[in-house]
Amino acid sequence: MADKVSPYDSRIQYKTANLNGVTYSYILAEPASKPKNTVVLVHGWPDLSLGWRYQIPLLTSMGFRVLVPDMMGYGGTDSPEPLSYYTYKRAADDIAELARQVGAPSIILGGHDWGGAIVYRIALWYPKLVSALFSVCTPYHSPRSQFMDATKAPNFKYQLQLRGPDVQAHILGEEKLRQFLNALYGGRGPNGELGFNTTEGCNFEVLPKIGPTRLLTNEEMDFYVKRYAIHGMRGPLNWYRTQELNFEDEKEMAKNIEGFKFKMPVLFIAGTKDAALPPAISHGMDMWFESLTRREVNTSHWALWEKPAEVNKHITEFLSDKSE
Ligand SMILES: O=C(NCCCc1ccccc1)N[C@H]1CC[C@H](OCc2c(F)cccc2F)CC1
Repeated sequence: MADKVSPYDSRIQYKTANLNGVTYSYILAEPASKPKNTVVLVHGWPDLSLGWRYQIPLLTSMGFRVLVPDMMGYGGTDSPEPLSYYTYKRAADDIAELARQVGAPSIILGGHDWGGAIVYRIALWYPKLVSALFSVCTPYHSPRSQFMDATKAPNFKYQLQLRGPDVQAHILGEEKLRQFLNALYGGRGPNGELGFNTTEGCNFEVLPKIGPTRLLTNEEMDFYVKRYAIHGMRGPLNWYRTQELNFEDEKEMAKNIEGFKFKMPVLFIAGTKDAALPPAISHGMDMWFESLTRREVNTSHWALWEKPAEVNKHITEFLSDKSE
C-alpha cells in the first residue's frame, strides 16, 4: 500500500501565508537533505491539501520541498465573498506570491481536477516561474475568444446545479457535509445507489442513506468534515461561478494564442473511468505543448487515492531528472 501522510503527521507542518491580502493555510513537507527544487500541489473540488496525502511522502523522498495550499475558500484558507477571488488569474497570482515568499525562483506544479485546470493557468500567466507541471485527470483547454459555457457538455451538466443555490442551501452542518463528501467520494446507498452523478449532480433525498466511502479512513473523513465546516460550501462552490470572469481575464491572451505552445515539460495522467473528465475530452490538446507526456491509469476521478502506486509511478518517471 502506498505510503501516505495522516492529517496530523509529524512529517508535515501546517503553515499560513498572507498572499495578496488573503490568509492561506498550506502543508509544508521538507526532504531529509537540502531541497534543490520546490513542488507546489493544487487540489480540486471538493477536496483539500490533504488530497495529496499519497503523493507528499513520495516527493519528499525524491528530495523535493513540497508546498500544498488549501485553495481559496477551503479549509484553513480564507473564504472571501466576491467571486473575483475564485478565478484562475487570482489563483495564479497567489501561487506566484507563495513561491516568492518561500524563495523559490522556479517551481514544479502538480494539479488534480480543478487544481489541474489551475496549474495550466499558472504556467500561462507565469511561464518563467514554472519549470515543469503535471495534471491528473484534467486536460488543457485553451483561452477562448468566444465564451463557451462548459455546462453544455453532457459530462459537465452537474456544474449547473453546483453554480446554483441548491447545494449551498442544503449542505449545512457537519452531518450533511459528511453525507455529501461520502457521496462525492463514491459512497453508496443500501441498493448501490449513488448520491452524486455528472448529469444531475447531488441527489439530496438519497444523501442520508449514503454509506461511508472506501477512499478515506474515518480519521481522514473526520478531518475533511472539520475543515469543510469552517466555511461551509459557499467558497468551494464559487469556483463554479467564475467562468465569465475567467473568460474576461483571458480575452486578450486568447487573441494572441495563435502558435502559442507551453515550453516546459508537461505530464497529463488521464483516469480511464473518470465520469467528469473522460479521457476523450483531452483529444487534440497535444498541439499546445512542446513536450507533452500522456499516461492513462485505470481509475475513477479520485485517481490520487484509488491508484496511488500507479499515479506515483508516472509522476516519479516524469520528475526523476528534475530533482537534481
Ligand atoms: O467539476 C470538477 N470536479 C468535480 C467532479 C465531481 C465528480 C466526482 C466523482 C464523479 C463524478 C464527478 N472539475 C472541473 C475541473 C475544471 C474543468 O473545467 C476545465 C475544462 C473545460 F472547461 C473544458 C474541457 C476540459 C476542461 F478540463 C471542469 C471539471
